[in-house]
Amino acid sequence: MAVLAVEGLRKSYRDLVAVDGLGFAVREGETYGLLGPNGAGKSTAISMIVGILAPDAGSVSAPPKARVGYVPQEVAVYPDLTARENLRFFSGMYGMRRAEAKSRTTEVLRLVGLSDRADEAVAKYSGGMQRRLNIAVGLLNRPSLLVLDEPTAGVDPQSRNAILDSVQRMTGEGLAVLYTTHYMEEAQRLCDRVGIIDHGRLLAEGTPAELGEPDLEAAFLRLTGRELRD
Ligand SMILES: Nc1ncnc2c1ncn2[C@@H]1O[C@H](COP(=O)(O)OP(=O)(O)OP(=O)(O)O)[C@@H](O)[C@H]1O
Repeated sequence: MAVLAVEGLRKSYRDLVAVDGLGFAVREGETYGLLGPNGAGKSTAISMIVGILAPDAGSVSAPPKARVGYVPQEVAVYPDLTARENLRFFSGMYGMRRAEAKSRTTEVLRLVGLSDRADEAVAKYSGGMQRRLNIAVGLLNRPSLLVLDEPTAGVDPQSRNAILDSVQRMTGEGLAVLYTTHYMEEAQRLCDRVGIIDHGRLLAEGTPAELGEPDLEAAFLRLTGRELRD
C-alpha cells in the first residue's frame, strides 16, 4: 500500500520551473531514494511533500502531519541541552505522556546509536552525531513516513554507517522512507527503488538493479548527462 503518493507536482519560482509534473509513490516498508544533481528540484519537492511549501499544481497524498517525520538538512536541536533533554522537549511538543516520552526517548536513542552519549550537551557532538539526533527527533512520534533530506552529506563514516543501519532497521518494521542523497553507492545499498530527477522531472524509476547499467552512477550520467557529485 502507498504511504505517500505524489502526482503531477509543479512549482515555479518566477519563471524558473523547479518541479515540473513530478509523480511517484512510496510503499509501506519501502526506502525510496530521490536522486538528482544540484538544483534538480529535490528540496523543493520535499518541501511540498511535507507541507511547508504550497504546490502550484498537483497533489500529495501523505499521512497526517503528526505521522510524518521530516528531517531537514539543517540541524534543528538545542546545543545547550543534552540529547536526552532535547528529545524530552520535543516529546512534550508532541503531547506525549511522561512515561511514554521517557521510554520512546530511550528507544530512538538506541535506534540512532547514541545511547552511550545521551547525557552529553549536544554542543560537544560531532556534526554526524547531531544529524543522528535530528533523525531521532524525526522518529519520536512513531511516524509512518520518514523524510530525510541528504542525511549523510558531509558526515563522518561512523555516523554515516549508523544512519544507514538505523534506516534499514526501521523499514524492517514497516516505516516508509523517502530520502535524497548524492551518494550512489549508498542509494544502491539502501534503496528498494530510486527515482532519478533533473529539471524537476522524473527521468527514470526502478530498483537500483533495474536502472544500474553497469551501476547507478553510470545510469545517472547516461540519463542526466551529469555527474551526481558536486
Ligand atoms: N526560494 C527560491 N527562490 C528562487 N529559486 C529557487 C528557490 N529555491 C530553489 N530555487 C531554484 O529552484 C531549482 C531547484 O532547487 P532545489 O533546491 O529544489 O534543488 P535540489 O535538487 O534540492 O538541489 P540541491 O541538491 O542543491 O539541494 C534551482 O534552480 C534553485 O536555484
